[in-house]
Amino acid sequence: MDTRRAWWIWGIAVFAYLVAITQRTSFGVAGLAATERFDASAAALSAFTVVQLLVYAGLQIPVGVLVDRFGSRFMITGGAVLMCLGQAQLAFAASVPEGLVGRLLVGAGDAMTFVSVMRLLPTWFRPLRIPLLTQLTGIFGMLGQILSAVPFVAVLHLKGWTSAFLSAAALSILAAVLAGIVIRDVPAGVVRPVPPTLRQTGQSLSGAWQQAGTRLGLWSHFTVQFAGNVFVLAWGYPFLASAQGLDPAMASALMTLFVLVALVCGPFVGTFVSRHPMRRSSMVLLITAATAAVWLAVILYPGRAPLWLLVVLVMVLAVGGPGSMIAFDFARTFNPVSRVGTATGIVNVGGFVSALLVMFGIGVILDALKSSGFSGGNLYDLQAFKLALCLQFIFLAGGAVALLATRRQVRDEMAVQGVVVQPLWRAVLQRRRTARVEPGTGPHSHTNDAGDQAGRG
Ligand SMILES: NCCCC[C@H](N)C(=O)NCC(=O)O
Repeated sequence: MDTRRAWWIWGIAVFAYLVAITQRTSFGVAGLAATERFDASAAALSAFTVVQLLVYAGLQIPVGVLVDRFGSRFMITGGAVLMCLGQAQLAFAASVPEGLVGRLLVGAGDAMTFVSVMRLLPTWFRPLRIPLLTQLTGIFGMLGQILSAVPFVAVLHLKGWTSAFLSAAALSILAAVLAGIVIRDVPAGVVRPVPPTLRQTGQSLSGAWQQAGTRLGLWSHFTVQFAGNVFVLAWGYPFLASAQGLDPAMASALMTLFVLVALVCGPFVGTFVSRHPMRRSSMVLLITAATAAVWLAVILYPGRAPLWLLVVLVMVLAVGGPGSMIAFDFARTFNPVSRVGTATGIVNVGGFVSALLVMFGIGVILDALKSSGFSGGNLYDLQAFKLALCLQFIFLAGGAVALLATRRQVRDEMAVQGVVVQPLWRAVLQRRRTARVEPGTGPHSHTNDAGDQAGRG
């Protein structure tokens, strides 16, 4: 474990994930060119994103099951091949249906990548390292967005549609070749487990689902990931530039700030999870509460919000990205290694389903408010936008309630195993009392660490 080979394998797997994110985000930055090429309406264009995300979310559980059966090498290589075919199809597509087939293939290949990368971690690294590596995987993956925003857009403008999408396809060939050559599912000398039968696969799926820790991961991902996704992938820019009236350069700067904050926060969240594994769900709830509070402040602010408040909004939303990676830590630590892929797939459905529903719901509400006359003919009217964004509170509150209920189940199961979980406030009080009674031994004393450990989940 933690050998030089492990680092190479992780490096190439992360490269394949980065390339997957480049492919995922490449269509979004080619919106104007796509409108011209396909002579498509806004609705037809949004179908490309919806198809891709639906395929991605729908394949998470099958992919989780398949990665436990066939291993990460096969899945990451296969995913890269599918994305290459999808981008090549899009490069030559001349109509919306032809283009949709390309995006469908990209969504399928993308779906195979992240879960398979996560599946490698418990095999190749020591448990204490994994929370930080999970965060770093997310961070390096995000850089794929920069590849589509800068070099891909440059090729698109200089050489045109076909060359740009063929270049993207070529990147996936590179990822497939490297993954095939470098990635190994198990260390040398370790015998690969016999592939499970169909019946055993079914048992593993139901076992992963019945494990309350997996569902705690699912609800954590559902609750904490969508607000950032909705902001970055759909409504953030129009909200800032149109409804809040920011200069387009300032709106773009805030979107860049989002990426920077997510990059900087990842290692802190990873280190927190390594040091306080018993306080992961409290961290998720804290980020959820902060998200709700900052949106409430922006929405209740009379008229347009001041710039400082929008900066705070963007920073809080950005923390949701690293926060959502905590969910995969639940999948890993509450399941045996043989079904970590399946459990990770289940968890990963959460955030993408909530993001899709909220993105779509906000669009429907904005349309309805416009056609009812509420927006005064302006789709991005400030009051209408504020009303539509309130949909997020339903998902934040519903997710938090489900998360608390699942955490209760996890803690009850742990109590049966003799681990009594203390609420956070009681652990903090106990730590303070101990610090007062034994000055100098306080925050670092064993008693306090034990008190902290008593709150797993
Ligand atoms: N540093 C932010 C990364 C967020 C990643 C996100 N939580 C996630 O679920 N990713 C899955 C994927 O396929 O990208």
